[in-house]
Amino acid sequence: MEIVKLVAEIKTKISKFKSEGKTIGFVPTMGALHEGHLSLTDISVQNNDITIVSIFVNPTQFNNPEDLSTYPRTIEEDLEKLSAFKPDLIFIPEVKEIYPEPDSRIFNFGLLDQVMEGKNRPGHFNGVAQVVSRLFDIISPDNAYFGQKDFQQVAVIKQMTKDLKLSVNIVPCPIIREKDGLAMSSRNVLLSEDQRKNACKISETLFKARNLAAKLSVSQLKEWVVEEINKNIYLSVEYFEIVDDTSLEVIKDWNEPNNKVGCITVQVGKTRLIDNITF
Ligand SMILES: Nc1ncnc2c1ncn2[C@@H]1O[C@H](COP(=O)(O)OP(=O)(O)OP(=O)(O)O)[C@@H](O)[C@H]1O
Ligand SMILES: CC(C)(CO)[C@@H](O)C(=O)[O-]
Ligand code: BAL
Repeated sequence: MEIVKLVAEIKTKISKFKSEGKTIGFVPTMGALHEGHLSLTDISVQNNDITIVSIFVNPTQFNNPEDLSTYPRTIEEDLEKLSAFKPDLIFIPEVKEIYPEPDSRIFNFGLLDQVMEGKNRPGHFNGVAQVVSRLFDIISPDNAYFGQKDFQQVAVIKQMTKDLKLSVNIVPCPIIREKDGLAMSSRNVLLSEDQRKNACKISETLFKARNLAAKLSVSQLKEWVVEEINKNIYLSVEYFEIVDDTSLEVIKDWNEPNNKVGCITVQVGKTRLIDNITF
């Protein structure tokens, strides 16, 4: 496992791998690694000749400066955790390596960027698309691995890949959860002990909602989820939407023939947590 900080250096290494006909798997992260990130790394290592993990806290995707300044950074522990999975290269660039000039590109993702996280974090997905397209350009991966926890992000990145006619295969990977059901997230370490204890109510409610779907209409179920979570004094629902898993159009009736996913964001003190469940 080798650490690379410079774009020019990683490009040289990648050219060599490509000339040897090796397949490249890529796992982009913002660090503060947990078992969710490690599962993506593991899947990449199993399915590619070479695995590259990037650790880069991308400033352009943070719409809230306090969120950027408090984002956890644990690089030594991250490297220790990664070493057990034997990825080949860890790419840890400085901001000026990725953005030698400011990126002024504006992507148009239509509805994909106008609902849920897109609506509540203006500019967030544009920043994600800026950094992921730059990383794809540097790394030219055959396969890139993304967690389903960030469900909307996967939809946006698939669309970006299509729009830019990139040949990378986007591989969505299952949500890894803590023992009590809470979706793993780098931001979980920002929770107080009480907030952490109560945060499992989010996934608990989503799992119950899946069972209630046969008995309640879509709008009744949405109301139930919001009320149930908001009963807990530590939790405040920002939105809960049930959407088509590809177009992200809001579902009004269970009889609609699409694959449905319920996406939620909950404010826990100052920390926003996201989760989702398929119906
Ligand atoms: N619990 C999880 N299970 C599976 N994949 C995950 C999980 N958490 C994060 N990932 C994935 O890891 C990749 C890197 O995510 P990132 O570094 O933003 O971590 P994060 O835990 O999602 O952070 P945060 O939730 O604080 O934004 C993304 O593709 C993300 O979807
Ligand atoms: C894909 C990503 C690494 C881009 O900064 C980030 O949005 C994330 O960690 O999900
Ligand atoms: N995991 C998505 C990155 C972010 O919250 O900015």
